[in-house]
Amino acid sequence: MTQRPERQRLDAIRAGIESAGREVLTIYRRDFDVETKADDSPLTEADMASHHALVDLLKLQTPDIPVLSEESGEIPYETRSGWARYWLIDPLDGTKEFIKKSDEFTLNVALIENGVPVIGIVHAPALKDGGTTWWGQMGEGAWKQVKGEEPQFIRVRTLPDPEKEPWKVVGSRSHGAAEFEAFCADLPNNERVSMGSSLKLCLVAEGEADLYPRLAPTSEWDTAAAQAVVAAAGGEVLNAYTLEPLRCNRQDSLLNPFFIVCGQRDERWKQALAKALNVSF
Ligand SMILES: Nc1ncnc2c1ncn2[C@@H]1O[C@H](COP(=O)(O)O)[C@@H](OP(=O)(O)O)[C@H]1O
Ligand SMILES: [Mg+2]
Repeated sequence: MTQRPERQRLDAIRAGIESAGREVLTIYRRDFDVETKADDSPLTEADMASHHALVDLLKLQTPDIPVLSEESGEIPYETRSGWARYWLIDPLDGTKEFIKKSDEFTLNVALIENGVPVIGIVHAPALKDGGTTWWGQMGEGAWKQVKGEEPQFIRVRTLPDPEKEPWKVVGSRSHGAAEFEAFCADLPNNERVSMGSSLKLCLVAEGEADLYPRLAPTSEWDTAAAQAVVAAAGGEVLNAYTLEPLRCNRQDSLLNPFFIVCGQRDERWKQALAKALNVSF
């Protein structure tokens, strides 16, 4: 089996992702065409530029590790199921935010081992003049770096006493709003924040949010990189029906189940989730 890439190589991969982010930003700051994909979702030239840059980067740095990208076209489960280790990428997550120019879009690269995201890098090129990057590795920890500053070690926060401080719950700007509101209505005192893309998971990883319930569809590439960051920061990304951690590459479909991202499990949000989904734990 191939080796997990070492520290220096991971640093080079992170630098390469940030360089792909600069390409994306150049397109973001000028006019670009928007196409509609077969599944009705938008596609811009930035999605494809990032896809090519990231695939070339990973092929160069780790030629033996296969790469699966949102934009690479289907790779049959028959082939994928033989991969003990592979890169999973979403070249541009939050394409709708990119088109709306909200700055809340990300480049996402995850290393998956036997279905588990063990390394994740999430780069948001338009945030904070020059971009922000989050990364994490299982057993090592998680970091956030604003361009030009030192990396900061990040951890999830402990759920506060809602009598004293509201829970912070983060939701999508573009998907699943009604389900999100219904879930929040059943929680104790809480404050809601909207955010595009995988940045929602990064907010939980750095302790800026307590929960991210995703009661709407996503695919494995949308979540894998940020799931590795959340896990390395001490949190969890759980199947909303079973409370098992999300896993990748287990079947033909690459759709995720509905999920919840949390710093820690708590009976109070479990009750709200059970009611929202009409399940029992
Ligand atoms: N019906 C659907 N099926 C699968 N994924 C969906 C979907 N609707 C939205 N998504 C996913 O949700 C992501 C955006 O989430 P959010 O609204 O939280 O920013 C999209 O990422 P892309 O922008 O990479 O296409 C897309 O993959
Ligand atoms: Mg996506």
